Parts: sequence; structure tokens; C-alpha cells
Amino acid sequence: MTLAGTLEPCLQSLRNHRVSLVDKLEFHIDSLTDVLITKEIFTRDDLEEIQYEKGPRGKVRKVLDILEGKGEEAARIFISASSCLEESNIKAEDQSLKQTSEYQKVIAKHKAVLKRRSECMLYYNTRHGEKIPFSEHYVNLLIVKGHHSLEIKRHEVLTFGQQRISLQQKATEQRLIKPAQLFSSETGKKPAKKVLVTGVAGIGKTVLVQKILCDFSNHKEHQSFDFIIHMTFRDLNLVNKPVSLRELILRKNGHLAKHLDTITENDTKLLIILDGFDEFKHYRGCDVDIFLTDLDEEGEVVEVLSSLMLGELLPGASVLITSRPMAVGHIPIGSIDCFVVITGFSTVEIHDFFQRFFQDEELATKMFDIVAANELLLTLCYIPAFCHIVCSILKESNGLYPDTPRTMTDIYVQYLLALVKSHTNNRIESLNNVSGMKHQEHLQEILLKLGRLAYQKLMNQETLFYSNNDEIASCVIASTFLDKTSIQEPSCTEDVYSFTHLTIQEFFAALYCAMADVPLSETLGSGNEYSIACLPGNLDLFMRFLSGLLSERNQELLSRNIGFGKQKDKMQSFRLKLISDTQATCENGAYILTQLHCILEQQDVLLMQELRLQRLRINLSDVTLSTMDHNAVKHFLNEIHLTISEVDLTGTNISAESLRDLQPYLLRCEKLWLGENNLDLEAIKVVADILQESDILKELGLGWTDIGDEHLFVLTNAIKAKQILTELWMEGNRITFAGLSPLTVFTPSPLERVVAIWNNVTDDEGERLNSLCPKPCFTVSFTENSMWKDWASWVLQRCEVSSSEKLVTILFKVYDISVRSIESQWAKTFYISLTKLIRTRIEQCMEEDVRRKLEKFETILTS
Ligand SMILES: Nc1ncnc2c1ncn2[C@@H]1O[C@H](COP(=O)(O)OP(=O)(O)OP(=O)(O)O)[C@@H](O)[C@H]1O
Repeated sequence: MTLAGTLEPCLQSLRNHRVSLVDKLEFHIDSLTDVLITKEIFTRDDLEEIQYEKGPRGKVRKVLDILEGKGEEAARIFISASSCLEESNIKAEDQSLKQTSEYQKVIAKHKAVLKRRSECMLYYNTRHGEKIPFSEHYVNLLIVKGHHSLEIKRHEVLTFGQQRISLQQKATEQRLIKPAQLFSSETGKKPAKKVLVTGVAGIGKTVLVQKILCDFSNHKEHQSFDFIIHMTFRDLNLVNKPVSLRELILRKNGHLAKHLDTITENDTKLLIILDGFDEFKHYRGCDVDIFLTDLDEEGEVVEVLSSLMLGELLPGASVLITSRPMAVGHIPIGSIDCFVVITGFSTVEIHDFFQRFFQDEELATKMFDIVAANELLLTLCYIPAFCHIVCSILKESNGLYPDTPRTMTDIYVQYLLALVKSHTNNRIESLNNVSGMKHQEHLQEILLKLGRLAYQKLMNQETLFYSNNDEIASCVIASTFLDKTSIQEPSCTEDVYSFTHLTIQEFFAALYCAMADVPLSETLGSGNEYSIACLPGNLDLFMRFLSGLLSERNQELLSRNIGFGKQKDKMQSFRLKLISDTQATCENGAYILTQLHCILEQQDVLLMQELRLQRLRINLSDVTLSTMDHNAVKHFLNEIHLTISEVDLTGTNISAESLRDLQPYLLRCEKLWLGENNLDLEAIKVVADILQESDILKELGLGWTDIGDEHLFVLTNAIKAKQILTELWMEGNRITFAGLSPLTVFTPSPLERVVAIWNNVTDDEGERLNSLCPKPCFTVSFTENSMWKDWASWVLQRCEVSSSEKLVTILFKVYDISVRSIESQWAKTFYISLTKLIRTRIEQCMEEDVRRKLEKFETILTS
């Protein structure tokens, strides 16, 4: 004991001063644990243990207990960190007394600035000068906390080889929250610091940000922060030389210049909002190796922002990032501690939106009824941006829908026509009139110029641009779709432009490709070829618009109203490409959602009849599915009556409700993959219903779905009723021997294979299970070579048909040192083939960031 005391003076000192340390540190426990995590003394598991303790004093005690097991060096670092903390607090207290009143004045000033900036709704067809008060027009948005597949990615339980799934790390249950709760602490938990808000195009991410700013500046919510700094990636794209975070903040917040040091020293009271990550030019390059840690340190803009997101820069500050889902994979996920998805409006909110938009109860109800009578239109209105466009069209046309829109493109086309019409005082009405003809040609020219601008900028991932095209900037119609902002550069003020909404830019880009006299092979591909399936993910909305614009009905509308010549060759070429790409994808099982949306946009039953399908595989994996996505899937499967050989819904954030919605189609499938979704008992009951009803469902995948024995019992009863299922995969769950043993009754017939590795089952228990059936059917660890050989060839085939971007996602899941260390032949062959494939892709890859990631994997696999 004495010996230990002299050999471990720091540990001993902690023991001696335990009582006084609890007194001193109880108010600094959060910052202290943060420091210890940053210095890698504490792990996330330690943090969780500390957070379970009630009250700050209990937490300090827990910290001291944990330190006992961490050794002398950890204790030394702790003592130095806590004395620094105390010193800085004394200094801060002294200073703060002096600064309090001035600091409060800056807060008030900043709130006044934010209030002015956020008090008007950013409606994007607002006539110049027309102001719509935000608070009167904000409609409640449905926001869900917890996104299972992202949570899992964060905890890295997806990587193969993880031997243990921490039971404490059960995925957070999904639940509705209010904007005010984004940063509020839940019982016993630390408030979230890094929040990621995702949601599809036009769902209301930017409006949510505005809501936060508005409530903060009106002293209503988020008052735990002293300052909120708002930046958009759109603006940040304009920075093309090394900068410091100080410069970035001051670009739009010059009034904070004098006090920025105090504000950032007090970073736990600071929230930084970064809106529109998907619009960031460098979004694919955020896995930087260089970090900045100081407010004044200069670096590339991507380095500054990545350092901020990862908590290297201003570690105490809270950060909220918004992004469309397609770019989420590029955000340094490890740093995020709260995932939020905006799901848009429900019928109640749509109704409310109509009331606020029309500001006349009777008229609003009449308009709402028109929309409610058309199910497709109503579905589109769940997305606020579309809801707004639908209302605008109804307003312009007095409720008379000229052509009932059936798809997203239809409403954008009609929106374009309505705005063009209203801005040109109906001058394009008459086709017979000569000046009308001239006017039409002029109009076509302007729209195509605008389209080309949208297209060029979209391909370069630019959403904000300096105007070097005065003709467009000064034209009234063009300016209807463009926003002008003046920004302060060090020596002058510059005008910058953006489309009024990103979806509008995507629409115009597609309009250009569809209507300009440039062949599709030139705009969409290189040489004579182009592919719908292989375009990068950020072009999927553009592709859907293009398909809709190349449909018969929209060509007809554009020709009738604006005089565009129909692009018959392009329509035919696109249609044939869509057919051949879809056939290939159904055959090889590559990701299919974009094609399904393109098919929905075409609204052409004949097209589906022309599909010659030998096999039907539907792969929708790894992207959260929205209501519109479900519509696209259902629309396709309603017309194609084949048996579905495989449906892959892995990592789609699927809920019980959406599973129920898809149930009739899932009854037609032979293999169903539902892994990496948080399946609650309700969802499992739907799966059980499918098992009980289906005559053909043979293979079911439920890996990493957070299921336990209680869920498995429900499934077992269903398997018993139908006795068709041959394979059940349940890796990475909470299942025990007790849950698995009732399945022995059905092994080996019909159930030939039950995979339950990374559950709560020991190898001995696995052997016992196998001894209960005539031949071994249970796999609880990596032993059975033949099975893993099959698995590996399935994964390899998936990799081969995936785009390089998607390949990176798959590689993140399947590479792992511990599997590579397995000496089995299958593992060796698997990794050799994978390495070969990666090499080929590196050679072909045009996208710098994807190539870099592939090269990293190649190095890992060959080292
Ligand atoms: N809560 C809301 N109340 C009223 N209108 C809303 C609301 N949310 C969104 N809108 C309408 O939808 C439009 C689009 O919203 P917003 O720009 O926030 O979408 P987004 O998710 O940021 O889209 P993108 O990913 O394309 O940038 C807004 O301009 C507004 O007209």
C-alpha cells in the first residue's frame, strides 16, 4: 500500500483529496470530461458510465473511480487538466465581472441583427419588396430524433469482426421532437453538442434553421446559448483562399469583431449553424488529415470546417449541420451525437399551410379540398417546398388546375408556366399573334440561357455565383428565379446570385438538357454513351426532372405554352436508355431508386410493358426512404407482376408503418433484407405477418436491427405457421440461447441456416444448439467456411455492380482487420478479389475524393 503510494503519487493525491475535489469540480464536470475525452484518457463508454450517475457530485466521484483503473499517467493528466480549469475559471470570473455589461450589450446587439435577418419568410417566389412575416407563416415541421442507420454507423458495429455489441448502445428510439428540444438535455443525459439535421430536398431544413434563429433572437428558445452564428455552405463556397475561422465568422458578423475572443473563449455558450452541407463544393473532401485548433489559424475552408465539425476547433461549441441525405455519408459522422430527420408535413400541417398561405379560411379550405381529392398531389404536399408551389399555382390559376399534375416535375413545369405568365402579363396567350411569336422565341432563349447557367453550375457543384452574365441578371423573368445578394468583400461589395431554391436550379438544369439542341450523350456522358444509373448521387433529383421533362405530357405543355419544339429524338433515346438500364439493374441487383423515380416521372405504362425482365431484384439500400420513394417503388411493382427474387431495404430507416405499406409487395419476394434498421416490436409483427402469409419467402436478413429474444419468439411462431423459410440472418443483435432454441424444431428442414454471430450466444451454446438438430444449422462465429464463401461471393457481386461512390459505402461495412486475420481460404480469396476490383475502379475513377477513399482501402487491404 505504502509502496504503491510512493510509486503512484498522482493517484495517491487523488485519493487523499477526494472530498475537496468533489467540492471543487462539481461545477466543471462537463468541461473536465470533455478534456479527458479529447486527451483520450476517457472513452465514450466511460462517458456513458459517468452520465448515468445522478447529480454533478456523483459524476465527479465516478470520474475519480474510473481514474483508479486508468493508472498513474492518466491521474497526472487529470490533475493538470483540473488545475488549468480552476485557473481559467478564476481568471474568467475576474474578467467576466468587468465584461458582464459589455458582453450583455453584444448579445443584445447580435440578437437584434439575427432578428432583422430572420423575420421574413424566405419564400422563393416572393415578389421583390414583398415581405412575409416568418412567425405568421411558419408551419410546424415534423422532426424525428434518432436515425438508426446513422447511429449504427457512428458506433461502428457495422464493421465486420466486432466481437461484442455493447448492450448499452441500443439505438435511440425514434420520436417526434420540437425545434426547441434539439439541444435540450434529456433526463440524465448531457445535451447534444453536434447535431445533424437531414431531410430530402425542400423538406424545410433551411426554414428550421430560420426558426431557430427567430426563436433565439426573440428570446423565446435556445436561451442556453449566448450567441448563434449562422453560416451557409452556399456562401462558404465562395471562399477560395486560405482563411481562419475568425474571418469566416466576421464575414457576415462584423459587429462581433471586438468581442469574438470572449465569445469563443466561452464556447460552451456558442452555437454554430452550418446550413446545406450537400451544397458545399468540397463536401466529398471532409476527411481531412490537417486539423486547425486555433481561431486565427489559416487553412483551406474545408479544413477549417472539418476541424469545427470534429470538435478540434472550438471543442466546447455546439454545431448544427443540415444536409440532404445523399451527402450525409461524407460528414465526419464520428463527431455527431444527435441525428435528426425532418419528415415534412402531415395532413394537418398541409391544411395549416394552406390557411396561412391564402389567409382566407374559406378560400384555403376550397383549395385544400381540390388537392385532397388528388392523392398524388396530396402526397407531394408533404414536402413543404412542393406544398408552397402547389399553392402558388392554385393562386395564379384561381383554383383551376389546367392539367392535373401527377409528378414532381409536373408541378415544377406548371409553376414555371404560372410565374412566366404572371410576370409577362399574359403576353404569351396568343399563338397567332406575331409579336406573341417573337415574344415566345425570346422567352425560350432566356429560359435556355438560365438553364445552361443552372446546368453548368450544378455540374461544378456551385449554387452561388458571381454574375458575369448581365443579360440574365437584368431580365425580369430570369430574376424571378434568381436571388441576388450583395456581399462585403474586403475592398468592395459584390453581387452574387443563386437560384431561388436548389430544386429550382436542378429543374432548370434539366430543362436545358431536355430542351436545348444538345444531344444527351454530350450533357450526360462522355463520348456517345451515357448512363442513368451511374450518375453521382447529387444528380438524382436533376435526373428525375429530366425524365419528367422528356415525357410526352410535359413536352406537350411546354410546346403549347412556350412554343418549344418537341424533342422527339431525345425522348426516344432517354426512354430506350431507361429501359435498358432498368433491365440490367433488375438483373444484377444494383441500386435502383433513381430509375424507379424516372419511370414514375414518365407515367407511361407502355414503357413498363416493354421491359424484358428475366429476374427482378430491387435494391434500395443505404438511403432513408421518403413517402415519395415508396410511391415510386409501388408504382413500379404495381405494373410488374413478376416474382421478386430479392428486395434489399438495408439501412433505409424503414418503420413499421412503411413496412405495412409495402407488405403486399413483400409477399411477392423470395429474399428480403431488412438489416441495419431499428425494428421495434410493431415492425417485427409486420415481418411475422409476411412470413405467415408468403408462400415464397425463403431468406430473411435482420442483421443489426436491435432485436432480442422477445422479437425472435414472434418470428418463430410465424415461421412455424408457414414452414417455408430456409435462411435467417440475425447478426449483431441481442439474441440469446433461449431465443434461438425453439428454432431447433425447424432445423434443418425447412430452416437450413440460422446466422447469429455477434449476439449473446457463446460458442459452447452454439454447439449445443447444433447438437439438437440432425445436422449443424446454427452459426454463431466465423467457423463455417462454405457459408462465408457464399456470403463473400454475394458481397463481391454487389460491389461489382455498384457505382464507385456506393462501393466506398459497402467497403466501410465489410473491411476489417479481424476478418482479414482469419486464415480461411474464403477470406483470403475474398480480399484478393476485392483488392483487384478496387484497383480497377481506381484506374477508372474520375472523382478525386472517391479515388482517394478507394486508395485508402487498397492500402489497408494490401498492407
Ligand atoms: N415549416 C415551414 N413552414 C412554412 N413553409 C415551409 C416550412 N418549411 C419549408 N417551407 C417552404 O418550403 C420551402 C423549402 O424549404 P427549405 O428551403 O427549408 O428546404 P430545404 O430542406 O433546405 O431544401 P434543400 O435541401 O433543397 O435546400 C421554403 O422556401 C418554404 O416555402
